[in-house]
Amino acid sequence: MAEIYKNLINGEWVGGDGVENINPSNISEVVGVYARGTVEDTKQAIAAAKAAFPAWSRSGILERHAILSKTAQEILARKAELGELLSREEGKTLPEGIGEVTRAAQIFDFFAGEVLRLAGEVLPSVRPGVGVEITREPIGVIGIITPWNFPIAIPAWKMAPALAYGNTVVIKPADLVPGSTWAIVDILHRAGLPHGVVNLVMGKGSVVGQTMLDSKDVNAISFTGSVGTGKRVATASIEVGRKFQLEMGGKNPTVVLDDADLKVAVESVAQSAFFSTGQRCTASSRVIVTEGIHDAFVDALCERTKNLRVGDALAKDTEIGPVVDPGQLKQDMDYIAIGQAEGATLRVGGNRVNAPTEGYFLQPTLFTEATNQMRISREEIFGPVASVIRVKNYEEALATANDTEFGLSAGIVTTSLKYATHFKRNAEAGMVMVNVPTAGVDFHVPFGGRKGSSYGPREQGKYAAEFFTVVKTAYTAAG
Ligand SMILES: NC(=O)C1=CN([C@@H]2O[C@H](COP(=O)(O)OP(=O)(O)OC[C@H]3O[C@@H](n4cnc5c(N)ncnc54)[C@H](OP(=O)(O)O)[C@@H]3O)[C@@H](O)[C@H]2O)C=CC1
Ligand SMILES: O=C(O)CCC(=O)C(=O)O
Repeated sequence: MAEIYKNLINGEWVGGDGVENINPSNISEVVGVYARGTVEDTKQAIAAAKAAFPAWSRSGILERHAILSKTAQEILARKAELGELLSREEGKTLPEGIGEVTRAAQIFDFFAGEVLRLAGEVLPSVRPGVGVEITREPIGVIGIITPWNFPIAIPAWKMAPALAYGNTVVIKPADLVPGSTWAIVDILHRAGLPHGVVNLVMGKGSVVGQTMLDSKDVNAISFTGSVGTGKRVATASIEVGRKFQLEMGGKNPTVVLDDADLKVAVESVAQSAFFSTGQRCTASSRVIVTEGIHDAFVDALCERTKNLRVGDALAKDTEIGPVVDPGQLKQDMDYIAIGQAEGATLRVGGNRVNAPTEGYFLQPTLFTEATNQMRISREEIFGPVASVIRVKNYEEALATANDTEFGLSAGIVTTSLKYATHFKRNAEAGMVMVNVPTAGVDFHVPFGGRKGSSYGPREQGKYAAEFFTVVKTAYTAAG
């Protein structure tokens, strides 16, 4: 019987039955067997986090700094091993996996620093002799629910600020990819976190996640995933009056203008649309191209797309790894069929790829002559599928880019300062990219979107304090 990676509840590794974590590049390979938490496990984890909160919230900043810093160092030192684990469980290429692990280390390092930069404000009151202090305090127990597509970076960018600001945590990673989160929780535990400060409950959203949503003792929930589950988190949280933060889908546009550098445009779109197998909420799946450059751009992008090497995530020359699982593969294939039925032209891809091992490999797929009204232009596909929409000029491009219910990231490729500046001001998105891909963000600056993509304060960088703390205003009469 294989070793079972257990749940961490109140500082103890617990759990009996496990579920196999399967490699999407080779479905006969089991990455590991991970415990599946129950309702009771989740309740115990929440109770442990609640009990640990008073002491942790008052712990010294040097203790918190040291634990987060030690965690960052170990993650970085093990980036090759953890990157391989990530690529085996999720299907990102090895450089992408190692890059994501490095990002997780940088995030812990950043928030180790933030612990030492905690500050408030002191103001005079309108009443003479009275002083006003404004401070930030931790909230309590934070429930963290994460998706499968960034198995280490997203847990890191939610856990690190939660802990830095003095909260305790119950984390539930996606059932599909528990391994990377297990690894960082193990590192945090060994770095010296007191019992109960971080609790890991792996398992199903409908069981573990739902128990977190239903609990009055979870004081805030930070969620990334689908729009449907995000709405559940919102409804349940309003019911119990808790704070919540949602990062959900995207339908991110990249505008390519006549004056664009063709090479920059092709590389930027290929990366945004297809790298990480298109499984990023920041991926660009709508490419909006003005008439003058349209044909040359499409020809060059088709060439680049055809030549992308799809294969085993760990193989040296692979550029695009497999789709994460059969459910996501079906969703991608269904949208490819929908695009064809809607009348878009399938220029590249559209089929599964045969490989030496059995995995969920899909050709990067490009539609042209799409319209912004088609379902492939309106709904998040979450795979290596993009479509090109032809427009007359910049004004039509901007209007098309903004004509979506989402608003996470938006890109433009242009050499015009005038259009770049106008786009930065007028794109209805939380993040705007000029001559760089829409996906692949920095770890030290705010992350988040507008409209249907996000709800609540931004994640990451010092802006994370907005969600993970609560503001207190104290008045003191000098006496
Ligand atoms: N914005 C983003 O970064 C992401 C967007 N998506 C979008 O969502 C689609 C579906 O992906 P999927 O993984 O199913 O997304 P989900 O929203 O279902 O999953 C995200 C997380 O929520 C959990 N969850 C599911 N149901 C509940 C519930 N009732 N209560 C609490 N937590 C719950 C999941 O658990 P479980 O382990 O059971 O899945 C997982 O941990 C994708 O095709 C894509 O379009 C997906 C991932 C990331
Ligand atoms: O593009 C990135 O770097 C981050 C994307 C992301 O967070 C997501 O897809 O959920």
